Amino acid sequence: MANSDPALTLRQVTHVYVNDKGASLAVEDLNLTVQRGEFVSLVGPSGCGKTTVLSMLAGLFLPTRGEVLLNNRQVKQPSTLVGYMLQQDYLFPWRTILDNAALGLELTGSKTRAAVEKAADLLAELGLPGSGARYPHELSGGMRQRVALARTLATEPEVLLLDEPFSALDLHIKLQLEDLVKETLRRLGKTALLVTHDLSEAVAMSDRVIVLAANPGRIRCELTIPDSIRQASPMKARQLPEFQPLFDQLWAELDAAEKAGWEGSESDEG
Ligand SMILES: Nc1ncnc2c1ncn2[C@@H]1O[C@H](COP(=O)(O)OP(=O)(O)OP(=O)(O)O)[C@@H](O)[C@H]1O
Repeated sequence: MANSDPALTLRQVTHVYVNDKGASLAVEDLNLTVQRGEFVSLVGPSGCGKTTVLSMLAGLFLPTRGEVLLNNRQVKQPSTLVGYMLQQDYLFPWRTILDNAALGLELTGSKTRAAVEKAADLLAELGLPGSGARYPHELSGGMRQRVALARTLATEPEVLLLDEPFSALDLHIKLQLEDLVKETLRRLGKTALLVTHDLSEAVAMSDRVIVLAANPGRIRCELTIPDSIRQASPMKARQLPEFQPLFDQLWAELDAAEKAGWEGSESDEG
């Protein structure tokens, strides 16, 4: 049955970047399945291929070898089924908040009156009621990221690719936004893949955390988050007794992944 298909699949994915300086093996033999409605985080040392993975899932380029699948179909180009949220909000300063939130609708040719009303409803649901006529410079960083989230959700993607969307925010705002994003994506039944350097964010938000190692990028291990943490808001999850041991385990894996990466790069040089 089509509905039981995984949302995302990486099957023996290898990617080599080729440019005028030569070829560089970014990721090798990655296998990953993300079920519909699942929230999965990718963590790993710098250069382990997190952005490369998101870019292939977004259809920006094809893997050199292997398959990248969305709903069991090969990803060959960007699709409205996939939404992207980045560290920077990329709001246009000359457009109102509502026009920014409706930008994706405009670009995909689906800016109907009903769709724009839905974008306004989304802004209200995300804590920005009545702000549609304001401009980005009138909003705080956290509010601007809420607009970016509304813009991403307005086109009704099935899958959200979240590339460090909270990393530029102050801690307090970041925690509030983590709560909002986890609750909203769960309520809407979205599938999410989050790239983050913040291990506590990965544990607090995810159903599973995948640890990558570098040189070349590969999957080192995966951590399944227990129900008690999954069902709590990220802020409350951090206070549960089972949180710290998971954080410590992830820290140790990342430490080992970094050391393994150094060994990989030394053997490349040798
Ligand atoms: N356009 C490119 N051309 C050549 N090599 C690239 C290119 N983009 C990335 N790489 C290389 O591919 C590897 C994976 O890079 P990628 O940006 O995916 O890692 P990352 O895990 O997202 O890193 P970071 O955490 O620092 O953002 C790195 O070795 C990087 O130098």
